[in-house]
Amino acid sequence: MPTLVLLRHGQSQWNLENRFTGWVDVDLTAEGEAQARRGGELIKEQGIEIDRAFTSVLTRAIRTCNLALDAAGQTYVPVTKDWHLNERHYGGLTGLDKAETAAKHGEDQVRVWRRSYDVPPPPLDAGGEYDFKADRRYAGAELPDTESLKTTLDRVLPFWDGAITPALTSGDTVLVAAHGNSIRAILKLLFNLSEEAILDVEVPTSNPLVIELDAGLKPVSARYLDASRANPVPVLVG
Ligand SMILES: O=C(O)[C@@H](CO)OP(=O)(O)O
Repeated sequence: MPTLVLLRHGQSQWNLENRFTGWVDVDLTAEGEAQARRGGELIKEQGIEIDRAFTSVLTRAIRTCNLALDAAGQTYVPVTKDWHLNERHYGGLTGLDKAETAAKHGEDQVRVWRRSYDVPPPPLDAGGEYDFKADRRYAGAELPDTESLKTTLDRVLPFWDGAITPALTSGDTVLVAAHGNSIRAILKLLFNLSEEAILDVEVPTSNPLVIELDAGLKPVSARYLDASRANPVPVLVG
């Protein structure tokens, strides 16, 4: 049975500082590293054998992937890194303090920017500190200057279809170590969630979400391995 393990990266420095992060390449905190190792230990305790891993090109997800595989005793697993699994691009909010932004624009507006399906934050100013166009990891890519969850899903989808689906279809157990919103995009797709339902889906840091799939890649079960930090798992619609 194809199995997908979704793993959000451990706590990052800007998770801790409560700043809009998106594509900024902040590292894990010591707590985030410990969370990543714990995620791997849980994978090991459950006897889950990963065949292929996929992660973004952002340090916090790559290191979470590596730390988790190490702790699971599966350092040798092949890992593919691709920017299509990056966090949602936070546009002009990138780097701002979330609480200060809520005080300035109101809690409701910030919730719309953070959790609505198709309302993107204001675009990033070109040429500023957080313009990633000159970053060689994105060479040749058509880069967004902001993303909603919908446009995040639009760019995750070709990678999902082109790289992850074939691995799952061949029966592999696949680890995807990614980000809160790239994982929410995958959950919306897999569980056929409505735009309203996805609003309330929060993915805890480094808590492996194990999803067993049928041959058509429809979820048949889903559970977080750390039950003490588990959020409600999505329920398949239709
Ligand atoms: O800042 C970010 O990039 C994301 C993930 O940490 O935050 P949120 O989606 O919770 O606003």
